[in-house]
Amino acid sequence: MENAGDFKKTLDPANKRLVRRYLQFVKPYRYYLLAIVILGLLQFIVPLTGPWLMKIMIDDVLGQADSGWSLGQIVTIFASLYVMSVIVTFIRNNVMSRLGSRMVAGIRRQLYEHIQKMSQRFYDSRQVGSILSRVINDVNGAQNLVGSNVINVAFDLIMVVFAAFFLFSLSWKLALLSLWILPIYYLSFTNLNVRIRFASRSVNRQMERISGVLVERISGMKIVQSFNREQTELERFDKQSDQHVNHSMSTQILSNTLGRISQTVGYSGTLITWSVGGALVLKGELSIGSLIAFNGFLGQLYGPIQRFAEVNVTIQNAMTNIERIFEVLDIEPDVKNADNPLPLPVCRGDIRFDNVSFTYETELPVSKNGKSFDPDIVERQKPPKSFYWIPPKTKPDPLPTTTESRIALENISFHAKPGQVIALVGPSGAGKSTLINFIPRFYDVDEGAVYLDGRNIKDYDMHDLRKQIAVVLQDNILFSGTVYENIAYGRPDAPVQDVYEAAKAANAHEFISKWEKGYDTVMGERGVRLSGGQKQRLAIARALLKDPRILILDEATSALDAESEELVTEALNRLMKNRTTFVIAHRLATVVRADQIIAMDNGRIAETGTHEQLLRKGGLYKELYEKQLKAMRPTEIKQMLLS
Ligand SMILES: Nc1ncnc2c1ncn2[C@@H]1O[C@H](COP(=O)(O)OP(=O)(O)OP(=O)(O)O)[C@@H](O)[C@H]1O
Repeated sequence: MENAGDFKKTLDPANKRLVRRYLQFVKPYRYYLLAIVILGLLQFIVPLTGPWLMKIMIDDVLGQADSGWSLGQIVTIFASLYVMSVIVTFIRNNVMSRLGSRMVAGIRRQLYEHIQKMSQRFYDSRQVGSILSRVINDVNGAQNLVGSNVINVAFDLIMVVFAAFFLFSLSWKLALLSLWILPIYYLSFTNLNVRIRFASRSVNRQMERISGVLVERISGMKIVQSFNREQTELERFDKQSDQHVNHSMSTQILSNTLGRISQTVGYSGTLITWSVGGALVLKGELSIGSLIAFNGFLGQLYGPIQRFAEVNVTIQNAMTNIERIFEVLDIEPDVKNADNPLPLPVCRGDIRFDNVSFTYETELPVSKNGKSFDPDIVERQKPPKSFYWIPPKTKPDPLPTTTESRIALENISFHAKPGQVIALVGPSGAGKSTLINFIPRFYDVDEGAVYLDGRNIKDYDMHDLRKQIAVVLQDNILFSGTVYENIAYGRPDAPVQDVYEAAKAANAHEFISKWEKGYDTVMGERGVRLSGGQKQRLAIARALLKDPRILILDEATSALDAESEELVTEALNRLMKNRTTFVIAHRLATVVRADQIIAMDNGRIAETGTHEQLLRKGGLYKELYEKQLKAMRPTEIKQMLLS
């Protein structure tokens, strides 16, 4: 996730700007915020009036000066204020929770929407867990910025101003004496804060690595178990967790240091107040009530400062989370609609590749200073060793990466006419799967162009284009949900009869009907409870229901037994009828009957033609054909010739 490329695209994440962008998420809920502010102001009444009431009680009521106040009146005012405070706090906390939850849901939605727009390039260089970490962990962290403690910081600041005003109005000399140590706190804050932010970035980056490995290993648990690698995996996890603990401890120690500095500053202020203020009382220059009120306001000045020091780590963490959310939101999808995309209600399915070349570019993390690199671990990011008089603006330090390029296709040109079957053959790694990726625009070509019905494929509205295409892959992903929902995934509002017809044509209806719950049978994650052949046929039914003009098939045969293969083949043949079909062909029967065979080798087209033409040529295709023929059983050859 932490590619230099991503960071390059990051807008200036200086704090002010970050907060401003963050406020855009809060904007739809501004009335909640207004309610929080109004209720917060009401909450102020108790701490602001408390010390004054205390002064009246001590100097006037208990000191028996004749001021007209009775003990009963003072206690009643106190009681009313307390009741109001409890009710207001209850309502305010609820509004604040609602604001936080709503906003987080909004950010998460925006992030998910953005990730859905990304091309395969984005997914190539990222682990699923690492993407999840942004959508789950970072969004959760960002919620803390509207959490009660943090919103209260703003109110605390107002409180500090009021408290300072009252302190100076009670005794400006004492106020100056008690507050002169505040700059020490300020400078500790500016210098420790930047370090907390850096450490916090490392915490989140390490969590992303943990999440990446964890999701990968949990999905591949069968492999972990079958190779007895549980202990090794646990050790890797421990190593990652230990590093996470180290980074977290750094933030905690720094934050704790700031907290204790603010505590010491607060204690010093109180000590000065009692010693100097006490002397003033003894000299008769200050009343006891004023000293107590002064001390009360001093508490209300240092209290927020201390609270801020404690909550600061949460703020810094949340800011880092927000930085990381914007890093993803700022990545422009590289495959997107043209400015004025052409609608494509129907197409003929005429596809032409013109001199297409493509290179995979993968960004890989590397070590700094050529040190040996451990991909599981994020090294601590340290700020420059400087002294800061004002809080510095910092950007996340990009982790070093290197770009690995691999040329996958070079100068590919061919023409597929509407309704033709194009078989792609060639050795492993020749570029067959890469080639078909450009038709639904999973990637865009680097050089050359792909034309559909005579227009560059990039000119069409992507949504319309993808409506015309169905993809059936070897390892078809079915989502959790019912069998019916899976077949109707591309057309959820299709008439029930159409769904059944698609299943029948895909040779799936029979086995579905045998199940107790039929089409309402719920499938597990990735359809794990289905056999390879059943999954394949459901995927074919899903494609058939879509009724696409263009079909992309990666034939699966290896995992199927003879009976399933026959059923799948039959279903595929029905699916291919009257559509332009690109098939990565593994079965000779498909290849032999294809209208055009493209034999690929090492990213280039070695030869094209029909079966007979290519056999006559005696090149790569003939070699592949003979190799496959030799590997076939006589019964298979017979079946192929008959089909
Ligand atoms: N996402 C990717 N990132 C980087 N390189 C890739 C990626 N996908 C494929 N490649 C590389 O591109 C080349 C072509 O791969 P491709 O999957 O298109 O081959 P193929 O002919 O479909 O192979 P097979 O028949 O084994 O599936 C290979 O060298 C492969 O390593």
